[in-house]
Amino acid sequence: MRIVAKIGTASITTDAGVIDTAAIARLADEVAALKAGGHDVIVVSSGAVAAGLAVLDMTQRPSDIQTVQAVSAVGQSRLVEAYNIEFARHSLIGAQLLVDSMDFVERTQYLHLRTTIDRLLDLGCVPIVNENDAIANDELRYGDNDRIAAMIANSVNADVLVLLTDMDGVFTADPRTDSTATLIPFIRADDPLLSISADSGGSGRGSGGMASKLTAARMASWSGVRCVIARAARRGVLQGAVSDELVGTTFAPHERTLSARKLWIAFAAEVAGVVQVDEGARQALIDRPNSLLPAGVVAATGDFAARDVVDVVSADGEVFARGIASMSAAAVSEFGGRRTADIPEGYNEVVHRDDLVVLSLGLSAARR
Ligand SMILES: Nc1ncnc2c1ncn2[C@@H]1O[C@H](COP(=O)(O)OP(=O)(O)O)[C@@H](O)[C@H]1O
Ligand SMILES: N[C@@H](CCC(=O)OP(=O)(O)O)C(=O)O
Repeated sequence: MRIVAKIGTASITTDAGVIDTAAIARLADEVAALKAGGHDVIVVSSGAVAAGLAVLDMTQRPSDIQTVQAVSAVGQSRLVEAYNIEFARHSLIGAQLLVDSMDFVERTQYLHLRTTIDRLLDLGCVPIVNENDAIANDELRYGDNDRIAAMIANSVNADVLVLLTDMDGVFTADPRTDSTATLIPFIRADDPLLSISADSGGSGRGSGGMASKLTAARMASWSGVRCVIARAARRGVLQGAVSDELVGTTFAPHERTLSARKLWIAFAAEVAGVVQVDEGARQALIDRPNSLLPAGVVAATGDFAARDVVDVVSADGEVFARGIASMSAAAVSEFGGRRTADIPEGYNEVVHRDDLVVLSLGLSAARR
């Protein structure tokens, strides 16, 4: 089997915010056991920023993004070094891969990423993936590794995605603030998730909270990948997840799947604006794969640029699709409602059909 195991900052650092080598050692032991059983394992690890803060004697995460990016560069190499030391005890070879969100959208990069991971697995290595925090464009960053892990699971056709955190799984509400919260052992592919209270706050060290894990689990589901959210410190957690034991919260895979590109669009971290369309356009997009043309557009809101992700809403305000805009909000406002013949070249489509996901699949329920 192919397993993608993501470990969050909260589980890989001590309360003092320093890299917890014991946690990495435990994970390495689990990875080694799976490798010995003939499985492929890809680790997605957070912790670069936390590791950098400790080295630089910073007690708090800086508020400006440039410093955070610089700190991540200090921490990333040390993080991977810690993995290499623990993997070496098992004669395993770690391999660092730094990715950003566009790597899942630009086809050439996407194929390179997939091929390199495949080749590393062929060579018997353990890929250790993190977001390329030091370089990633602030506007385009995922900012959380939960989504990145889900995209990796999609791209390598993983059998299971395990999101390792500091809780036993998904509870009905955050157990830190609600003592009556109970663990949810199993979530079906089409459960709406609406009854779960999960926000982006959490341990204070991680960045995504449970909300981003629920999104990642939904992304895995739409990739045909089973997802397990479980406690990193639980003994045998990866083996349990592989054997389909209930070691935390298990999300069933969906029968229908989306391509990596459409998955990224549907669950994009940032939605920059809204394009409202008339009923004829809504019907055309729902009926079959069509591009959204200016003729059907009623209004554009939000200051989005070409290549930003936008929600597409019907006349009554329902979000029914999401896509990458081919032109800016200003251009959509200028050309919206006009027929193709009256529009200058290059402005014929507001969203190309390859860049459009119709959300009547129930995806909207999984929004952040
Ligand atoms: N419904 C919920 N069930 C479990 N944990 C939740 C829930 N809602 C919020 N949380 C919080 O999410 C935190 C885990 O997210 P985070 O701190 O980002 O960890 P990680 O570093 O593992 O990504 C938990 O510590 C918990 O406080
Ligand atoms: N890429 C960042 C971590 C971002 C992130 O997703 O954190 P977390 O929510 O703890 O998994 C880092 O290495 O510090």
